[in-house]
Formats: sequence, structure tokens, C-alpha cells
Amino acid sequence: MPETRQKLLEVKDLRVTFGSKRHPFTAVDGVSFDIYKGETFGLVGESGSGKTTIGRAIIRINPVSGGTVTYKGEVISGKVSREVDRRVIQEIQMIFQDPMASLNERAKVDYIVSEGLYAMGKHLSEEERRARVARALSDVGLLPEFASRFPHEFSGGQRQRIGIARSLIMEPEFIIADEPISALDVSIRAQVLNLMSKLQKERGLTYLFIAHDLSVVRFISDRIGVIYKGRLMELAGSEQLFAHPLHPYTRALLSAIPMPDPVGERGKKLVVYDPGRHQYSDTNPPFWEELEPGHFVRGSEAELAEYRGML
Ligand SMILES: Nc1ncnc2c1ncn2[C@@H]1O[C@H](COP(=O)(O)OP(=O)(O)OP(=O)(O)O)[C@@H](O)[C@H]1O
Repeated sequence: MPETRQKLLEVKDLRVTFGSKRHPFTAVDGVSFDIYKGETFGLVGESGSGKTTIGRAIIRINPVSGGTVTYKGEVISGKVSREVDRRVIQEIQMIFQDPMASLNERAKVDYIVSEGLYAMGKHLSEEERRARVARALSDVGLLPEFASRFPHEFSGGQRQRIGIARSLIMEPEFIIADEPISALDVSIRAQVLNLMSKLQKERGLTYLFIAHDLSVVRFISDRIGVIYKGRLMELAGSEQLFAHPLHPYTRALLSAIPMPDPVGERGKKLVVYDPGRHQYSDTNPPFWEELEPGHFVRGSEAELAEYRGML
């Protein structure tokens, strides 16, 4: 974590509701967290818990039904000026899960990587545009000559690098990486994570790193938020969370981490959170409390008392 904690992003009481007025479905239910400049904030939870919806709400793809998103001290959710909209498009970029699906098959890499510049209405000379594509490709460890090829000519890892180059060309400050390695071969996942860490150090980038697997976010994240059914259940520094996982859902997610013994743990599935079994009441308005510095957890008064005893 950087020493001077400058708040870059503030998500406050965020709500996102889909469906109709008669049949609303709340995908994100009052989520609040801050992200500091230069840090990696991991957001973890099982499929359908609302992680992607939060990312998409931040970059203004999903409309926000309540709460606010503030970036560099300016509200960027809801109705904003064109100037703010342009800043969000340029400074906040998203990297997607499936590099096979997220790149336009019919376009050359050259176009794919520089597409964001067109969207921004940047009037660059052809020479400058090509130079920027070449630089973005080499920044992610790809040859500039790859610009004239099509996505299907590349492996999954290379395609994810193209996805990262497409973000970098915009010179972003904040990148939302939505499961950036889960569709990749296990053998190349570390390479993509290492590339992301290197780029972060070189450029002072800030990441929101979304994953369903705690073991993936553990080493890359400074702090981790655990999300369940659209609500933040626990938020703590990465080491803190692993040393003292308090919420039963966090503990359930942790138990799905593959252990060194491959025989004993083979086939172990994510333990589905069972409110009944864990005595967690979702009906009483739960409290969100900081039980030790930087370590927040949600629960009823009785549950919070129990968690205090676990520290
Ligand atoms: N545009 C939409 N319209 C209706 N429902 C949606 C929409 N987008 C997401 N949802 C629903 O909102 C819930 C949260 O989805 P979201 O994709 O944010 O979860 P997630 O935690 O990112 O899961 P995954 O890892 O599977 O993407 C899901 O039940 C999903 O079906």
C-alpha cells in the first residue's frame, strides 16, 4: 500500500437494480468502499454476486439506481457533464475476462488497440497512431508487427495482452480487471499477473481486480472486499483477511482454495454459503463495523460480538 493514501475512487451506498418496476432485482445492494491511488483492491465473490455489475457501474455502463461513485473528488455516477464523461472514458479502463470473446474477430490488432482513441475523437496523424499502437504492444511484451494480424492468430495469453494494450493506449490511471486470468491456461496466468504488476509499478496504476477465487486476489491485492448477493460482507487488508477471516462467507470462500495436497483436495468445490448453517441472519438489518483497524465486517450485534472473540 502506498504511504500517502490519496483516495482515487469512492463508492458510496451503491445500488444497481435490474428488471421492471413490478419485478425489480437488486444486483448491488448498498455497497461502499474506497480505493486509494496506486493500490490494488480485490473484489471477490462467487458467480452472480454482483462484482461485474459494480465494475460496469463505475465506468458508467450500468445505470446506478442509488448511491454515488466519486472519482478524484468528482461524482461520476448519474448525469454528468460531457467533460466528466470523457475523463471517465479515458482514465478508467476495463480489462475483460474472456480474451477470446472480447476482441473483434474481424478487425486487425492495429484497429482493436487504437479503437479507444477514435472513440475519444483524438485526431492523430496516421504515423502517430501507428507509433502509439507499436508502443502499446511492446509495453505488453508483443511485437509491433503483430498490429497487422487478426485476433485468431494469437493464443489466449497473447490475446489478453492485446486487451491490456488496448487499455494502456488510453494512458489510464485506473484499471478495472474483471477476472482477467480465469479464462487463461493455468500455465500462463502468472505471466499475465506479473505483467499487470510490472505495469502498475511503472505507471502508478490503480487496479480494481475482480475474481471469484480468493487465491487469485490474495497476492495481487493490497486490500480485499468480499461480496455476497450484492452486499459487501467483509473488507480488510489482504494479510489481515487471510489471518483472521471473520465472516462465515469469507471462510467458506477460503475453504475452496486448492491446498498443496492435490489428492486430498482434488474436486473440492466452493462451499456454497448457507445462512442457516452459519447462523447468519440476513433479515435483521446487519451492522457494518470496523473490528480492528482497516478490518470491516457485516453482521448482527451477536455476530459481531462473536467475530470480536475471534481476533
Ligand atoms: N443487464 C442485466 N440485466 C438483468 N440482470 C443482470 C444484468 N447484469 C447482471 N445481472 C444479474 O445481476 C447479478 C449479478 O451479476 P454480475 O455479473 O454482476 O455477477 P458477478 O459476481 O460478476 O458474476 P460472474 O463472475 O458470473 O460475472 C446476476 O444475478 C446477474 O444475472
